[in-house]
Amino acid sequence: MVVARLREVSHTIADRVLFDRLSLEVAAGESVAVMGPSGTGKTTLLSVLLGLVRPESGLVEVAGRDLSSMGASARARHRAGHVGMVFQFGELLPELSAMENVMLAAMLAGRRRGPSRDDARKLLAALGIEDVGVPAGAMSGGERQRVAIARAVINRPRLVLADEPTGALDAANRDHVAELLHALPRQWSCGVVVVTHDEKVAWGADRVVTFAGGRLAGVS
Ligand SMILES: Nc1ncnc2c1ncn2[C@@H]1O[C@H](COP(=O)(O)OP(=O)(O)OP(=O)(O)O)[C@@H](O)[C@H]1O
Repeated sequence: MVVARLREVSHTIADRVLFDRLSLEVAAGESVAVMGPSGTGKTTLLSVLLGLVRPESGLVEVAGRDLSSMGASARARHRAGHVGMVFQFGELLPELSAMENVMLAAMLAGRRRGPSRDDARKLLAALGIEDVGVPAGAMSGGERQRVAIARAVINRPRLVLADEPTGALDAANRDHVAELLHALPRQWSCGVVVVTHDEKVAWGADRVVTFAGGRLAGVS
């Protein structure tokens, strides 16, 4: 089952052709690493999949819905329910605990507090976060990224996106976080797209694609 489909997507930013009939399909159960030089459009690609950037032309389908046919609030609801996102620095709310950060994502997706709390606790424990009451701001970079992964999957998304998720970590934490991300498709039957400059992170993915002339080409 395809969970994200970009077909013939073209987009120009500030007179620069960023995407030129770019196509990509991501299936449930696979992780895809996106690589390419700085400024080629990797983060913009994630913004398109999030429904935050509307490309000039082409089809963008996420979790079975054509994003171009949806208004902003419908896209936001769809995103909250079906897409999880992991950023470079965790981007958690620092005053909130690990548990509260994860719960917030569940509440924003309209889920009930009780069952979400149980889910969040199990998920955090599985990711090695036992003390769920610690404020995110007091956690290490590696711990924050593991909480960010829990937050990204709490609503059982079809698609998880990660933008340089290991860019701020040391080698041991990088390897651990990359392993956890690449394991998500098997655990949750979702698709994962990881933007990374780090070949070691990319190698763990099922597939690597790289930007070339506004399109994505497979790397073997
Ligand atoms: N809102 C915007 N307004 C103007 N230019 C933008 C905007 N968003 C992105 N760009 C430009 O589009 C290009 C692609 O940006 P993007 O962040 O997607 O690249 P990237 O491949 O993720 O780069 P990096 O690897 O450095 O993070 C860059 O030249 C950037 O300056």
